[in-house]
Amino acid sequence: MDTSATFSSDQHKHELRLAARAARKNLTAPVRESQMQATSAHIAEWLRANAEFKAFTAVLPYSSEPPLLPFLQEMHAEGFRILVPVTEPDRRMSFVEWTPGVAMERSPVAPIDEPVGERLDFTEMGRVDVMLIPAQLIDTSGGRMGQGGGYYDRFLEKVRSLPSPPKLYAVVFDHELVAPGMFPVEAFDQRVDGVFTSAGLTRFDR
Ligand SMILES: Nc1nc2c(c(=O)[nH]1)N(C=O)[C@@H](CNc1ccc(C(=O)N[C@@H](CCC(=O)O)C(=O)O)cc1)CN2
Ligand SMILES: Nc1ncnc2c1ncn2[C@@H]1O[C@H](COP(=O)(O)OP(=O)(O)OP(=O)(O)O)[C@@H](O)[C@H]1O
Repeated sequence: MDTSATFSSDQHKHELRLAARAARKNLTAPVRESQMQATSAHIAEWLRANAEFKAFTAVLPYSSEPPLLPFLQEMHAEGFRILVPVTEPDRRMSFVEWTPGVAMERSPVAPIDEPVGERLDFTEMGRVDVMLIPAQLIDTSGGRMGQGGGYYDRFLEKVRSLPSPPKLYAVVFDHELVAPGMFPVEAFDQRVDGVFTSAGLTRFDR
């Protein structure tokens, strides 16, 4: 087996991830806030119009991730059920219901506080309207570059096997929606169905 291609792709992706992280950190606070206020309004509008289960997944932002906590609080107040990931061994994850007051515990593998509660597997995704998926970059064919752990790739593979999977929509800053070819998309990479930015929802043909 020729492993050199794999290595160079890994190396390339590592460098792209560092660059994407640096670009995120360089956004000023007003830009971060105003983009995510606009983005949040689009997601909220989509949920109010389309949610059958009134349930969705999201992430609790850490570091320079999109600041969506006010949005999550607002949706919770409107009666939406919100599930967030909890890291499990072997780069797997399950989901736990998040409420504003829930007890939190630091993940053993990531600098992320996660809610304590019943751990739900991928079958629970049959009862959510949309998974809001974190990403560093999304291309306009739905390719996704995440944090590099493969957590979402593993999970989404199973979610897609459900009889009626939820919508899979990423949430990124505006400059993180890029043309195809800007980062490598591999066989195991799960594409998303669309992406929310401050411009609204962009859906990808599949
Ligand atoms: N908010 C949020 N929660 C999430 C994700 C995410 O992208 N965002 N994940 C999406 O998959 C999963 C966890 N992702 C992880 C992210 C970072 C590391 C980690 O090891 N971080 C170290 C080292 C980073 C590095 O090696 O470059 C660190 O940040 O110090 C582990 C898991 C589930 N929960
Ligand atoms: N379905 C899968 N089963 C087993 N391993 C997988 C699967 N999907 C991805 N991987 C492995 O996970 C590693 C990381 O994948 P990738 O670089 O695409 O992560 P990512 O999507 O950016 O990360 P994340 O989903 O955690 O944000 C890869 O080396 C890949 O081999």
